[in-house]
Amino acid sequence: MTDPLAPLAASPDHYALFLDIDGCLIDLAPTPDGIVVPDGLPETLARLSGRMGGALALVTGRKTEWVDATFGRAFPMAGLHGFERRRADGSVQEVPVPPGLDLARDRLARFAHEPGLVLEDKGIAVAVHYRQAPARRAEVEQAMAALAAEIGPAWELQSGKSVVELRPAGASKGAAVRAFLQEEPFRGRIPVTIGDDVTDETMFPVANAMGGLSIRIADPSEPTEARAHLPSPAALRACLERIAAWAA
Ligand SMILES: O=P(O)(O)OC[C@H]1O[C@H](O[C@H]2O[C@H](CO)[C@@H](O)[C@H](O)[C@H]2O)[C@H](O)[C@@H](O)[C@@H]1O
Ligand SMILES: [Mg+2]
Repeated sequence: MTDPLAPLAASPDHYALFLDIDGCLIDLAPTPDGIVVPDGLPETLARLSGRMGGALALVTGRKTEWVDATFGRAFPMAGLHGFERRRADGSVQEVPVPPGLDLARDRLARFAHEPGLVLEDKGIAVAVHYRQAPARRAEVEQAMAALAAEIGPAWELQSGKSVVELRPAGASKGAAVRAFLQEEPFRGRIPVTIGDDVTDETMFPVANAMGGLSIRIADPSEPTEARAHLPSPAALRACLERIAAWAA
């Protein structure tokens, strides 16, 4: 298999790396809390970040606190699909939360009691997962669409892998990557964006437009703006470990 990260491995000082988490760095699990962080992954990312002058950020649908606790480190990151952003210097981009969250929580707490559904409360976003009840997909999509219509245009739906989420409107992973690229230590570097899902599709054109690398962890037959593929999170981790090890 050709290594799509070979250019980064050859010149880590020239690149900025933006990594999705679920389904990309980490294998998918039946529930949001069921994931397993492979031994050594946070250390590999830290070594790689060091080799890249700190120009490595996590860009995820998860909330920042969850990522910090799960990885045991505070990487630069964009959480909640770009809504939260912590810069490399540790400062946080504050964004006002629109009204309506209590209403959404109240409605979904009752709805997600249905067997097989999992409610994930992310503080300023709420998600309903149906991975364990795939037959309920249409029901979940309808309930979330009705809630989005009720709560108003300051909120929007984000679909993902066996999940529908209600989150504040206006943010995207692509916008978060563009914002990082205005700042040290990302500024002036060539972006590398890696993800596995629809929400990551907003990052890929940013990299493509700047002569960077866009990589989707997926079957290559799936439609995507990404220009390269890797078959699995394990394959990505192996590439990252190789690059990080060269720094040792
Ligand atoms: O942007 P990401 O880092 O990929 O996060 C996307 C969502 O990931 C999580 O849900 C997904 O992974 C779960 C654990 O493997 C899986 O059970 C679920 O079906 C997936 O949709 C997370 O729970 C969400 O909050 C993220 O938005
Ligand atoms: Mg993902």
